[in-house]
Amino acid sequence: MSTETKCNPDLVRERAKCTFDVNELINLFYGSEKATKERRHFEDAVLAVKELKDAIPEEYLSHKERYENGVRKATILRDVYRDYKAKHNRDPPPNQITKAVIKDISPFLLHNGMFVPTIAGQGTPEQQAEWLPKAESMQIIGTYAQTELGHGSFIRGLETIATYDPKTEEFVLNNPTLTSFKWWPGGLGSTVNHCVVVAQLYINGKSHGIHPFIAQIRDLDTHKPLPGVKVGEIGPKMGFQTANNGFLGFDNFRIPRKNMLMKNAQVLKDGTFVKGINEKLTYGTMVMVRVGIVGDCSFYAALAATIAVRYSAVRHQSHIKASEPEAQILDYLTQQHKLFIAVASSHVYRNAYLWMEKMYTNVMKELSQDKQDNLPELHATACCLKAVCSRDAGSLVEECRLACGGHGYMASSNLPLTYGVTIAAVTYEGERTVLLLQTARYLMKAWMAALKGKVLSPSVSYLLNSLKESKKPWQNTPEGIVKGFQHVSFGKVKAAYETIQKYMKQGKDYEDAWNLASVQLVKASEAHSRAILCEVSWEAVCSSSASPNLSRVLQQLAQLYLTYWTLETSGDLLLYSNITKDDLIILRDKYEELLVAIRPNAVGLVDGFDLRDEILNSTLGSYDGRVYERLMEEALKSPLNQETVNSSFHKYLKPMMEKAKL
Ligand SMILES: CCCCC/C=C\C/C=C\C/C=C\CC/C=C/C(=O)SCCNC(=O)CCNC(=O)[C@H](O)C(C)(C)COP(=O)(O)OP(=O)(O)OC[C@H]1O[C@@H](n2cnc3c(N)ncnc32)[C@H](O)[C@@H]1OP(=O)(O)O
Ligand SMILES: Cc1cc2nc3c(=O)[nH]c(=O)nc-3n(C[C@H](O)[C@H](O)[C@H](O)COP(=O)(O)OP(=O)(O)OC[C@H]3O[C@@H](n4cnc5c(N)ncnc54)[C@H](O)[C@@H]3O)c2cc1C
Repeated sequence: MSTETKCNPDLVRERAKCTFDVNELINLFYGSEKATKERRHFEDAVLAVKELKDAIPEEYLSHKERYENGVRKATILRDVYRDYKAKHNRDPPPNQITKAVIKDISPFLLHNGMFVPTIAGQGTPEQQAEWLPKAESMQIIGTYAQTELGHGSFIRGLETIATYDPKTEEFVLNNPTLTSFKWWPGGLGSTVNHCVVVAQLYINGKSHGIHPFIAQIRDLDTHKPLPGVKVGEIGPKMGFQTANNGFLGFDNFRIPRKNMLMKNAQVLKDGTFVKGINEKLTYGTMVMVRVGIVGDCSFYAALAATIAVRYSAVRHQSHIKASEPEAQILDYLTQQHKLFIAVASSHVYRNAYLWMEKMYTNVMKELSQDKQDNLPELHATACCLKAVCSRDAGSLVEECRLACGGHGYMASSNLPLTYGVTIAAVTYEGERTVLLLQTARYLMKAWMAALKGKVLSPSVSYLLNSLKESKKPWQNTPEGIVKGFQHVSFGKVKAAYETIQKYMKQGKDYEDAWNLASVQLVKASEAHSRAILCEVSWEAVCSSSASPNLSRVLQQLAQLYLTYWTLETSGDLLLYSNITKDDLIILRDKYEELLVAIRPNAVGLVDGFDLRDEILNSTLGSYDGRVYERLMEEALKSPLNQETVNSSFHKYLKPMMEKAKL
């Protein structure tokens, strides 16, 4: 981090006011002092590479140049990772330094994030031995090609076909229709030479559902598409410009039998199909990434909050009192209302991610012992937390952008790009509504089990407690609020279930009744997610090892999250819990007191995310607060400012003006 010598005086004052040790917060957030040290050390190593610095902002490059620059930097970055591993004999620590280098999305994201994990998770030991060393060392580059033009959500409806030919012991890949073309996979456009292709398996004319296959699609020397492969890039998007998303179609393209990833289901030489223990294990990579996305949401909320809070400390506009100088905009309670929830939410998502990661690791361990009991709970929880956190994080980033006024609209604030990237997660890896409906299936089953008095999995056991406790009076404490959210979820689950029953009694079949109740089902899943987020984050804060000074502030943040959502969803609480109007008025006052209490620590709290200027990549959010200087410096980099008179003056403006004189 920069020193304080050249710092904006407002930020210096803000930092002097902080009531806790920022380094303690950093170490707590990232796990330990050692983890902080290692992460910073690695970031230093990356930032020391001169070739990774951009000469001009990426926004001035063409689509093609931007991609090429992204690939260039991704390969250099990959060398830094490799060298670190060789020197330290372990992977670099978790970090977000790619954001300082690639800025948008790396063309290797899908290689590292899904191609390699799918081989590791879906391949037999022999398949792992064949492909993992090559993929991990980047001798081959891959992606995860599942979504098609016609189908993304409903993957059983995918149309890419893999037909087994027992004579040659090969699969023949075909994309028989336009809608069957793969569409979206990152890196597919012009980067990768391999992919995991998810296709419908046919043996002797019989369908056996979707399975993952490894296909080499480009020549390793020339990078030309292999015969029978049609591949290209899908064009500009709202964000993800350097992710290199692509399309792909096969025409009688043959791959050997061993290229079907066979950890779960298998196809024997003679064409015998051997079912796996659970066909949904084929969806395993998606579950892993959904868990990771909850962690990403914490990062994006932290990034936007850091930019907007620092900017709001530096920016002065209007007066609170006519007799006093113009106020820092951070002193307006409305500004605090916009920003502090982003700071609090980042902590909530972080704790939820760590909790989910534990659940994921446990279930993977159990699956390795052929125990599947907890897989449905993992799937249901990953679906709803990914859905709710990504949408909330997108809204928080946008609120931070709006809170920066006009300057938040500048690309150089990095908030527009951050919004584009954050909001993409609402759709990718499972569209929000679709995932919430998956959780709703689980909730309906849990509800039926609760009615029968059965023991429920930990994440839904509150349904049983709520059945017993629904008459207890409301308590205006954090624990009471957590219970309140559980009552809301309980009430919505029950109402959705009863709505389905009502339609069925009217003669509808279950599927139609489900569709008619689906708005309620989605809301039940959202309420379930909120209950989990509140419970997990409050428990994490209560059990944290923080010093009293830090603990006080972390509790304020967690309470802010609880009261914010109580007030946002007060209608639900009035419907489904025993909260009263008077309780809500007390909580409204409490919320405002929390904003005021957090205010002196606002800059300290965002410093506690420890995001370097290079990662923030923002004129508004840098550590030293030189906002106006940076805005001007960045504006001067515009190619339009590299010449006094642009040629369009002579070509168009002058002729127009002269014509106007005639
Ligand atoms: C921890 C470290 C993390 C590191 C990673 C971190 C960061 C990310 C890194 C990289 C990635 C970043 C960006 C990625 C870019 C984007 C990539 C993509 O988008 S890839 C494509 C993703 N596509 C989807 O997500 C498709 C969504 N659709 C589905 O998943 C399925 O179609 C759906 C909706 C689940 C339905 O499947 P279907 O087979 O039709 O099932 P049913 O609805 O009939 O349900 C049947 C039962 O199966 C259960 N089920 C479904 N899925 C699972 C699962 N994954 N696991 C376990 N069980 C599952 C379901 O609950 C039903 O059970 P019941 O019958 O109710 O008992
Ligand atoms: C930035 C980005 C990167 C991506 N990267 C990859 C990648 O690397 N590899 C890959 O394979 N894919 C990738 N995808 C594709 C992504 O996984 C799909 O877009 C996503 O799963 C949603 O599917 P869809 O586009 O078919 O949406 P649709 O399912 O068509 O959704 C459209 C609407 O229909 C509704 N809907 C659909 N089904 C139902 C239902 N059963 N009940 C109620 N409503 C429903 C949805 O709620 C939504 O409102 C990427 C997408 C994006 C945006």
